[in-house]
Amino acid sequence: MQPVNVGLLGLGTVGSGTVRVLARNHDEIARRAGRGIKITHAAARNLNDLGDLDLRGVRLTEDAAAVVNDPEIDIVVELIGGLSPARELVLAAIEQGKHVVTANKALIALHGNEIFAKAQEKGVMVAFEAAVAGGIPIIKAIREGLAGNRIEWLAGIINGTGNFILTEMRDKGRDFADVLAEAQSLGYAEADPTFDIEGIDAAHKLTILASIAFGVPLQFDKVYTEGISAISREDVSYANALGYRIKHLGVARRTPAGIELRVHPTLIPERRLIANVDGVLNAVLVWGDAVGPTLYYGAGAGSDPTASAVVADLVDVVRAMTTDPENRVPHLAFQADALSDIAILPIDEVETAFYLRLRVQDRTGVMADITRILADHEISIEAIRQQEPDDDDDDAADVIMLTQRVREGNMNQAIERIQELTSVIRPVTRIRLELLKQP
Ligand SMILES: NC(=O)C1=CN([C@@H]2O[C@H](COP(=O)(O)OP(=O)(O)OC[C@H]3O[C@@H](n4cnc5c(N)ncnc54)[C@H](O)[C@@H]3O)[C@@H](O)[C@H]2O)C=CC1
Ligand SMILES: N[C@@H](CC=O)C(=O)O
Ligand code: NA
Repeated sequence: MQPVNVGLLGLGTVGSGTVRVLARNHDEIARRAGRGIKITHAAARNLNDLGDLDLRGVRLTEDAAAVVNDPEIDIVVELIGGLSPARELVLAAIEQGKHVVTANKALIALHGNEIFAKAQEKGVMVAFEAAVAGGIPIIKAIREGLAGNRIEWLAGIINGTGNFILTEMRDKGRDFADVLAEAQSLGYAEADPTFDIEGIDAAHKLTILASIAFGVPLQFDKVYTEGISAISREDVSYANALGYRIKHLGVARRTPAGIELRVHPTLIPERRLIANVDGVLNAVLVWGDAVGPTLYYGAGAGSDPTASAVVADLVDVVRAMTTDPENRVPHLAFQADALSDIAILPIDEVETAFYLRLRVQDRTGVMADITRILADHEISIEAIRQQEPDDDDDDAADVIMLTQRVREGNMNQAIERIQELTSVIRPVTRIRLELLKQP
């Protein structure tokens, strides 16, 4: 049988990995797919800067649209990133009846509803395993492996760059900027690294995970998003002393009132497996009503690991290209006409436990004032500690508190009042805390 012709858009970190993995494992891949998979055309902006990448037999161009429009191409692999021209190129490929594989989570999170509707109309597949947690086959696991479950919640470390930065800062005391530069040179970071640092990339991925877990449309604008830029060394060390690790988590949870969708730094008990996922590794914990907790772990970014997911999608697409479109796995796991309109909860309505750090004047009565305010807002204290501040301020103390679960709106009101106390001399630091143990 003739090989399937692939047009590759982008020859950067993921594109070059895809070329290498397809070449290295060509025979095994063909035995799995039932046909060879051949990159016949590729587009990139940097054709003079492709190093030693072996592109013999590949027609190269700087014009991505020419690849999409070439009648020889059966599958378009979009590894350019960003929204434009990626969206236009993907829609043009679909319009021409070509299947698409992409690693572009921003594109899927923001334009996936439009893209999948068009793909369904044209009877083509759009595969996006590499878009979430790099090489971990998390899309396949949730969409197919857990299809018998009602998924109650999931929580994941889903940005490799951010986890790499937090790990290096904690273990080696390295500077934020220095570790970020290394993550960029290793090809982990997004073209705009604020996407990694400010939680936007994780929010893109959480949008996709929530959609396939709960059968809701993609709703990126409803994700509450906080990044890692405000995490301080003091908080990391106080959290460690209390038996917790600070990780940047994406959390999606069903509640009777609606769905929680949030990404933010989170204290997790250090005994949890996911608390010990370090470096560029990602992990996603998914709780299904039948299966209970399941954990998926592996490289969340990088050239070959991400290419592993791109190539797996290519194999899936090749296997299913000749099947009736109605019988394929739905893009968002649930049939397109069976998506639900459950509300996404505003962050004020979300309940979590909290870690609080307060810099206070070291005098009697201060603690009584603070605990009274917390009690007024129905906030129960789980643990409390007083620490000498690192900066040798003799008249001040750091008070660290862990609270029980409370509505975020109550916590906001309490913090506002606490900050009005003259004895509280710096803004209160608050980090959410998740035990990650119950449905
Ligand atoms: N780097 C990683 O570890 C991961 C990246 N991704 C996603 O994969 C996609 C690609 O990321 P990287 O490979 O890291 O990016 P990159 O910046 O290393 O490569 C982008 C490639 O696209 C080409 N390009 C840019 N604009 C173009 C245009 N208009 N026409 C033709 N070619 C164009 C560039 O010349 C380059 O070859 C992004 O959507 C990213 O979010 C997903 C998972 C992991
Ligand atoms: N920039 C992303 C790349 C993979 O999705 C990350 O660091 O996780
Ligand atoms: Na993946």
